[in-house]
Amino acid sequence: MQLAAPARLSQQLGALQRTVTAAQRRGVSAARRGGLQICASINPNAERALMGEDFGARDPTAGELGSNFGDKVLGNYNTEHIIKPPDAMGEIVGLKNKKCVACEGGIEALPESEINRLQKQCAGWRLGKNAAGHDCISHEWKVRNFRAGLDLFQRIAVIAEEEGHHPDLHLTGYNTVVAEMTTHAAKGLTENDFIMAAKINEIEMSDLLPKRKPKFWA
Ligand SMILES: C[C@H](O)[C@H](O)[C@H]1CNC2=NC(N)=NC(=O)C2=N1
Repeated sequence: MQLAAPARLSQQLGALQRTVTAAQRRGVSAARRGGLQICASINPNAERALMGEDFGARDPTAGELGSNFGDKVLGNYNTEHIIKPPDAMGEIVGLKNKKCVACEGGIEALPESEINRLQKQCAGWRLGKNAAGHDCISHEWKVRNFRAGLDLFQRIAVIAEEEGHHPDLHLTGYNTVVAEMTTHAAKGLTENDFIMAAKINEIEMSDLLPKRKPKFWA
């Protein structure tokens, strides 16, 4: 049955009012959003009937156009906006995605508080002193055999060369690898050491570690 125009409009307005009322329970802006969406689907008259004056953009007047008001907007449209993540983002980005900094020209060793904070982000790395008595972090792996130990050295070397920051590597008892990270230039630990530890933790090395004996639950 085709409703007459006024009746149809009042029916639509009724539905609109119910939507807006419901939306208003969720907040005026939702009401406006809901109302305007439905208004836009019905017609501007309903918009005016419900929401008062027209909402939405209007064409600039001749005077506004003449004043080149668009040129005075903040910045220029062609400015490349560099989005700099806040420093805290550094923490979120994670050590493994950071880059080591060059050590020459003097670099300070980290205080204990920083060492403890950063160590928490490097699973399996323990705090200790190296042979020279300097703070270091180290990680031990039992590898499948002597060659696997040398292969692990090579995989760690790739990262060390990329980062320009190098571990002390030990291969003892033919199948025990220890990597020791310390910053020689600082005679202690710097963030570089923890970045390296986090990156070393990302190395795929399952082929170098002893095969897991399948557990048979007899
Ligand atoms: C010039 C170069 O950046 C420095 O000699 C780097 C090389 N790799 C390094 N590695 C480590 N672990 N400590 C350093 O002080 C260091 N210095």
